[in-house]
Amino acid sequence: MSEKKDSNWVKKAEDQEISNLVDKLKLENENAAGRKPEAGDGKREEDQADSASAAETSLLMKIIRKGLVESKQDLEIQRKDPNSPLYSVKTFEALHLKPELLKGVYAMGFNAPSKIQETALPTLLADPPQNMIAQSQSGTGKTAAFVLAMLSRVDPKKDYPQVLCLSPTYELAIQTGEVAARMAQFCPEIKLKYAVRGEEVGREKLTDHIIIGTPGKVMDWGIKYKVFDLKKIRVFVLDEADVMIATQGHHDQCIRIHKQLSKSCQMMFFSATYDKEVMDFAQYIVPNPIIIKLRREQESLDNIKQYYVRCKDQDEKYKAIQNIYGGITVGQAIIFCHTRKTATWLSGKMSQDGHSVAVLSGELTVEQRLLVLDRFRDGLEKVLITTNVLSRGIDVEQVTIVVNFDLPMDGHGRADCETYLHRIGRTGRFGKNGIAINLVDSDKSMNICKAIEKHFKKKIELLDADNSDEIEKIGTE
Ligand SMILES: Nc1ncnc2c1ncn2[C@@H]1O[C@H](COP(=O)(O)OP(=O)(O)OP(=O)(O)O)[C@@H](O)[C@H]1O
Repeated sequence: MSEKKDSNWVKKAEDQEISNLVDKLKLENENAAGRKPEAGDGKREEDQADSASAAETSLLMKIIRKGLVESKQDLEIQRKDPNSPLYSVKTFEALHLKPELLKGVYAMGFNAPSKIQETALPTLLADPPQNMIAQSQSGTGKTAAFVLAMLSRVDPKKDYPQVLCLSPTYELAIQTGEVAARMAQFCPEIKLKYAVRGEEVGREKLTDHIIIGTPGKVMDWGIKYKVFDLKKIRVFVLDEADVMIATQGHHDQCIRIHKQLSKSCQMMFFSATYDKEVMDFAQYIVPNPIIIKLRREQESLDNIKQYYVRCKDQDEKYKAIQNIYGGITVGQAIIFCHTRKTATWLSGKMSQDGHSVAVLSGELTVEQRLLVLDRFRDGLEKVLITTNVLSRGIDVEQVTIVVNFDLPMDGHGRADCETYLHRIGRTGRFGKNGIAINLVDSDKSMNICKAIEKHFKKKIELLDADNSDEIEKIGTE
């Protein structure tokens, strides 16, 4: 996995992409200029709406240069493989989206819908609206699926909140809002409001169409201050639905909000994981849902190679990280620790060794957390050391390695398989290759590793971190 090889390849894909797009835009502009739409000629009207101005062209070019479409060729190959979660046969056009939204989707560099988008969207957009509980692996495009559905359901002529999306963390709410803003870049009339810590409201009723927030703040605004009417919400999205249902605090707040919704409100629950009780409960509170569910062995992704390294103690774990860094080119890495104390210790050691490291843990303020994340996204730090706060949903596509410095455990010291899957899913985004490395330093952590392996029915290979040949091999596989 050499950075150089990657960047050459990206460059080639980029050049091809730019030239294809330019050809397409030229053709569209010529077509649009050469004829007037005739009444009733819906297709031509659509062509016109789709044709891009010079400013739009430059915007699209910028997006492409930023590398958002860098792995298209690879993705196209994967899409032809019916076993890939990205397999898709339909087009975004086939979803009959509003032309402005379709334009937004293409401007984001999305060529074709992923499997979850292709399967979920026709149902989510259909009339009468249907409820859905959906599961799809990490990084397969769930956010884009529900955001497209949210945007499609907004009626901008009505100036009150109609769509509500709940996320478990501040960072995730902001990330979802940013996806919505980019997708709706050609729909300036749609207004979005974040209901997260730091955002305040007055006494006036909100006039925004979409609210994306964390449960506590949404409860304050919707139930305590009544600045919007939960009864008027037409679409309710629960992102990371399993953790929202299973975690005590979130559960109570989500249920209180959910209870206020009208009977006709469309409900969309999304996550990469649902254990049985959570799925049962979800089905209990969502009336007549369409359910998209994965089999256990489908839950973990083949494009993320999983390894474990046997270590004696914390110092040996650190040595393993050093050896991995010495042996392969790491794009960006996320390292998960059980406690803030370990995270701080590890960050000190890595900084001393010259790595650019950031720590993100619950003790930071939300603004500080967002800043750390933004810097990491911009590549200013190559390593992000964190606790479970960041295990879910965060999308940084250049992360090539996830290290579990400590394996995830539940409150009883047992393997936390759901958290494991979400953590390793921070790499291998949308079909890219990723590596997950588990550092095992006791019989207890070995048992956790084995339990995870058994749960997902997917091999976690032993890696000898002292053997440079072995390490080099994982980087090229
Ligand atoms: N149709 C598409 N074509 C190309 N890229 C896409 C498409 N849909 C989504 N993506 C990209 O794939 C990446 C992962 O998508 P997203 O964050 O929606 O995954 P997710 O399933 O919500 O993951 P998680 O379970 O970790 O929350 C994002 O960078 C997104 O921009």
